[in-house]
Parts: sequence; C-alpha cells; structure tokens
Amino acid sequence: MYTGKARAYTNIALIKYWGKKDEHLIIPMNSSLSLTLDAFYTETSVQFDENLTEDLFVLDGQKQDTKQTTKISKFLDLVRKEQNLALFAKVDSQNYVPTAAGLASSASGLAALAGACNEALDLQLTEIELSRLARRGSGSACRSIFGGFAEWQKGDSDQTSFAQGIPSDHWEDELAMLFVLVDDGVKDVSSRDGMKRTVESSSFYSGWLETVEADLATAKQAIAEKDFNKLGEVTEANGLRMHGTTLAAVPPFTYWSPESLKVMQLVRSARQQGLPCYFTMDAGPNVKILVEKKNLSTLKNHLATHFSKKQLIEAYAGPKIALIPL
Ligand SMILES: O=C(O)C[C@@](O)(CF)CCOP(=O)(O)OP(=O)(O)O
Repeated sequence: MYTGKARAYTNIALIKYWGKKDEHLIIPMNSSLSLTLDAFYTETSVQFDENLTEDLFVLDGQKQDTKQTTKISKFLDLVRKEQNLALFAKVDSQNYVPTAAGLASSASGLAALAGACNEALDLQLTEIELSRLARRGSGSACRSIFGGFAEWQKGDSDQTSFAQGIPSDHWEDELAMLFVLVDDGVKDVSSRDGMKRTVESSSFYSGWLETVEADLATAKQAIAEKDFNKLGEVTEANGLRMHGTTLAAVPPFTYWSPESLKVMQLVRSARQQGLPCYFTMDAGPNVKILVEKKNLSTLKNHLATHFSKKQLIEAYAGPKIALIPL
C-alpha cells in the first residue's frame, strides 16, 4: 500500500487561461498569470491499495459518482502508466472553503492530488514536473503548485507547458482579494465546456488571442514595478475580454448575472471615489475584487449596504503546495 497527502491552495487568474490547443494534453492557446490565495484550499490523500478492485473518489466525505470518479481515474492512469503500476486507489479530497458553495476550484483539488501521488509513489518530482502533472488534471491546477504570483507558460507540448513562480519581492503580501458571492444558483457552463465552445465557435475569439500575450507582459511589468493600478487595470480589462468572447459563441452564453453587473458597477464607483480596486470573474457569477490590503476595509464598507457579511469573503496571498505527513 502506497499513501500520500498534500494541501494545495486555489488560485485566481489575473490574466486568464481561456482555450485549449490540445484537449487531451491540456495545452492552452495562451499563457496565463495567477495569484494563489490562502482562503480556499483542498487537502487530498491517495492510497494505492492491492485490495481495491476499482478506483474510489470521496469528496468532502461523499463517495462520488462514476462521472467524477472517471475524471480522477484518468489522472491516476497517467501516474500508473508512468510507474508501470497496476493498483487501484482511493482518493479522499476535503475542500476547505467558506460555507458558500461553488467556490471550491478544481485547481486546488487536482494540484493536491498530483502532490499526494508524488508523495505516495515517491516520484520525487521537481516543482516544474509536478506542475506539468497537475496540468494534466486541470489546466489552472498547474499554477497552484506555486505560492503568490505564478505564470503558466503555454508551451507547445506536454514537456514545455507548465507554470513557475514569478519573483515579486513579496509584493503580493500587500494585496488582497475580496470575493463577492452572488450565488444566483444558475448552473453555469463549466470552464472546460465554456472554453471549448468559445474556441470552436466564437467570432470574437481571435480578438482574445490578439491581445492576451500583451496583457500578460503588462501584468508582469506591473508586478516588477509593484504598480497596483497598472496590474488592476490589465486584470480587469483582460477578464472583460475573456468574458466578451462568450457572447459571440454559438450558442452564445455569459457567466454574468444581474448581481455580477451590480458588483462591477460598485467597483467602478469605488474607483471614482478614489479607492483603487479592480474586478475579475471566472466561470461563474461570483466577482473577485483585487485591492491593496490597506484599502480592504474601506472597500468592504462600500459594499456592506448591498451584500451580507456572508457574501463577502476576504483572501490574501497564499503559499505553495504542501505535503502533509500521514
Ligand atoms: O483560471 C483561469 O485561468 C481562467 C478560468 O478559471 C476561467 F474560467 C478557466 C479555468 O479553466 P480550468 O477549470 O482549469 O479548465 P480545465 O483545464 O478544462 O480543467
């Protein structure tokens, strides 16, 4: 029996990964950049056991159905093949996210699974090799191997597509992200399905590809210069461009709800009143607001009359993946 356990934190893209060049290997169309956060993480253990007759996936204490287990089994097959291992495994993932549903990202879960397998089978992977393995589980997971700012260089093959940490002189410790949970309960298109439909059918997608690499360069320059407004402006613009592509998909779709638009408006009004803050969104209606730590309470007050305390979750820069001794 081989066992391992790891904890990985979720990350929020400031420059988005949106579209795959290769679905099977999960090679992206463009490079991306994220901030790992401390508020949400997943602890995953894996147990390769000769007594098991099939893979078992337990998430937050619930045995998962075939669909979810198959996604995990596909990932385990990668590791089994590489190690010439014929054992089934039990994967046990626990998401540590605030009560609000829909915040647990697959990024932290799959990154933690990669780390747990690395430990269980003593693969002795480097961080880059671990990032490459996590990427095969879920693209954004490759960024959660690192703490703080991470850049996923798109590459053009399994070997060359991985993330690395961005030197930032710990500037990320001066930043914060305020999650506004506008759970409208509407079942969204998953990020995987959303980007597939967009790449295949959106006439706006070429515009995305024409601008995203320049956005990435601007974001990296902003980090080097510790220029908050420059980072915030490119984060907000890049997120809007990504979401813009979905409106021209066939059939068109959007992740934005009326509540999402309300938050965007409140962020703009806060800025007009001299409070630097910028929003970004992913595959759901919740809005994430990038703000300097020193301005976080002022921002929360600005939103307090519109949203309950439960809907406002603050997060700070988070650490890299950690092994958990069993
Ligand atoms: O995180 C970002 O860069 C932007 C997004 O969150 C925007 F929604 C996409 C994340 O996609 P993911 O869940 O990693 O897809 P997978 O590779 O199909 O598993």
